Amino acid sequence: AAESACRIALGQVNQVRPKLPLLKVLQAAGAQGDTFTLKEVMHYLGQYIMVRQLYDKRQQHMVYCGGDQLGELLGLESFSVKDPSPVYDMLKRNLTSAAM
Ligand SMILES: C[C@@H](c1ccc(Cl)cc1)n1cnc(-c2ccccc2)c1-c1c(C(=O)NCCN2CCN(C3CCCCC3)CC2)[nH]c2cc(Cl)ccc12
Repeated sequence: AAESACRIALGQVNQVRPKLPLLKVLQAAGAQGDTFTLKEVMHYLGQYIMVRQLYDKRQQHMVYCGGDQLGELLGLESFSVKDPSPVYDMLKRNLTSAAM
């Protein structure tokens, strides 16, 4: 109880630890460290898509990730940002809780 209170006080809860292949993608987008909040993971994945120009310039909700590490992680050639389910499934496979 004391420890979890301490973690909450220190903002340690809701941290996640990406597995190595995902961590490499986040680091390519400028992420530092090895534990993040889910919000930070999403931010860095968005940055990664931007800097790697994986989104379609005309249909900006379409991401073409075939041939990129992101596509390997997702197991997809492309997806729409309007349907986040493939991304959440990938995160389930590639994130562990950093609580302990
Ligand atoms: C709602 C949110 C979202 C967030 C998560 C999910 Cl699973 C789907 C959707 N979202 C809406 N469009 C995007 C997006 C679209 C194209 C290129 C980059 C990002 C995002 C994504 C963000 C993000 O952090 N988004 C901040 C605001 N974005 C607006 C779009 N902006 C760009 C759109 C293309 C043209 C340049 C601006 C960048 C900032 N993180 C993501 C990570 C992934 Cl794996 C996929 C998509 C996104």
